[in-house]
Amino acid sequence: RRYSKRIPPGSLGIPLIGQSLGFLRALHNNTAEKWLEDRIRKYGPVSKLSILGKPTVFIHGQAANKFVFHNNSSILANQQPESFAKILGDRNLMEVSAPDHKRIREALVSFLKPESLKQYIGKADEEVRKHIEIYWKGKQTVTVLPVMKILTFDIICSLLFGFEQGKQRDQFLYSFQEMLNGFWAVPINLPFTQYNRGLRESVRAQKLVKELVHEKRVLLEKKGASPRQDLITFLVSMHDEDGKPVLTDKEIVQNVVLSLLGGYETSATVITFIIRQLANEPTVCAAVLQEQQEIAKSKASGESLTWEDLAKMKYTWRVVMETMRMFPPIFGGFRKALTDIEFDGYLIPKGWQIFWAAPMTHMDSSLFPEPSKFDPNRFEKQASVPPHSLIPFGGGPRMCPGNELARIETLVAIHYLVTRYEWKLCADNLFSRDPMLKPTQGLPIKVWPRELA
Ligand code: HEM
Repeated sequence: RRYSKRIPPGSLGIPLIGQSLGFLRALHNNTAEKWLEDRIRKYGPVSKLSILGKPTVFIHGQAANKFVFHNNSSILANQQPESFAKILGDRNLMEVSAPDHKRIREALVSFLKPESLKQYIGKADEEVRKHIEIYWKGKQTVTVLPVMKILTFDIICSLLFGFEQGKQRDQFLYSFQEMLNGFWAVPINLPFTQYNRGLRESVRAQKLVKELVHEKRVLLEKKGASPRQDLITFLVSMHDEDGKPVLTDKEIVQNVVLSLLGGYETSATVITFIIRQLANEPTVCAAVLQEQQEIAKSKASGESLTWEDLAKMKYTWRVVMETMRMFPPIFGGFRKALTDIEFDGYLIPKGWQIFWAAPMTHMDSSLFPEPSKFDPNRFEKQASVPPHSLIPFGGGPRMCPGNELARIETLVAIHYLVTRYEWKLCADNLFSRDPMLKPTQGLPIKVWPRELA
C-alpha cells in the first residue's frame, strides 16, 4: 500500500493544548461537525491532531466505527480523560480492561438486560407519574431539561440504588452534581477550584453509597430483602461457585455511581429533545399521540404500563431512534492504541488516542438519505439501518449496557406526557454541547392539559 506505515497527516498543534480549545469551542457553538468536516477536507479521511493533551488520530465512517467498537481489547483500550479515574476511581467499567471488564460488565448486565429489567417497569411508571404530579400538573411553563434530570435521577435512585427519598439522598444529589462539574473542570487540584470540589464531593458520594451497600447486605442477610430489589442488592448477593463475592464493595460502589453518571444526563437529554421535536413536528406528534392513546385506552385508571405495552410503542420508538440519530447526547469518545496499529493504510502509533464521532455517520447522506430531515419512518424497515452507522450507544463489548433502561424510561415518560399534555416551545430552539448536548436555555415550554376528544 502506498501509505503503509505512515503516520496520518495533520498537525499536533501547540504542545499540551493542541486543538482542544478549538474543538471545545466548536462543540459549544454547535459547529463540531463542520469543524471535523473542514479537517477531512484539509487532511483526508484519517488525520492526526492533539486533544486533551494527547496525540490523537481522528477516524470516521462505517469501517472506522467497526474498527473502534469491535476491535480486540488487547489492541485497543478504552480511554477517558484523566479526571475520570481520579474522580470516579480506578475500578469503574470505563477504566478496567479484560478480564475484569468482562466480569464486572456481566454482573451489571444480568440486572440491566431486557428479560430482567422488564419486572421494574412498574417502578419506572410510578416514578414518572409522581414526577408529573410535582413538576407538570397545574404549571403553565416547564423548563424541560432540569426537570427531566430530576426524573432520571429519581428513576436510577429507585431502580438501581434502592435509595429512598430523604435527607441522605439530597446530600447524595448535591455531591453527585459537584462530582459531575469536576469532570469537566480544568484538572487543577488547588483549594477552591471546581476540580478540587469535585474530588472532595466524590469521596462523600462514594461514602454514602458504601453505607448503602452495607445496609443492603444486612437486609439480605436478615432475609429482609429480595436479591432483585435493586441493582446494589443484586450485586451484593452475587457469588461465584466458591462462594466468593463476584464484585468487591469498591467495584459495586464505583460501578453503580458510574451507572448514574452514564444514565442521568444522557437519558434526560434524549427525552428533552423528543419533547422539542414533538413541538416542531406536528405530524410526528399526532402519530405518537395516536399510538399512545390506543395503549392508554386499554388500561384501567391508575394501571401501570407493562412490557407488552412498551412492545406496542413501535412508532414512538422510531421517533426515539431518529432523535438519537440527529441529536446523539454523546458526541463521541476515545480509545487508546496498546500497540502500533494500521488503519486504512496509516500507522496509529502505540499510546496514541483514537477519536470517534457519532454524527459523522449519523449525518452521512449515503447512509441516511436527507440526513437533516427528521423522519422516524426511515427506521420502519430494520434492514435499512446500515451496519456500524447508528451509534448513539456505541457498539461491541463496550456498548452502553444501560440502553434498555434508557428505552424504558423514555417510552414511559413520553406515554404519560403526550397523552396528558400539549406544549409549545417558548424560547429559541438552539442547542450546544458542553460537551453534553443541551438546549441553550434548558428548553422552556408552555404547557396545558390535553383535552381528550
Ligand atoms: C439515552 C441514554 C444513553 C446514551 C445515549 C448512552 C450512551 C453511551 C455511550 C456512547 C457509551 C460509550 C460506549 C463506548 O465508549 O464504546 C456508554 C457507556 C456506558 N453507559 Fe450509557 N448511555 C445512555 C444511558 C445509560 C444508562 C441509563 C445507564 C445506566 C445503567 C448507562 C450506563 C453506561 C455504562 C456503565 C457505560 C460503560 C460501559 C463499558 O465501558 O463497558 N448508560 N453509554
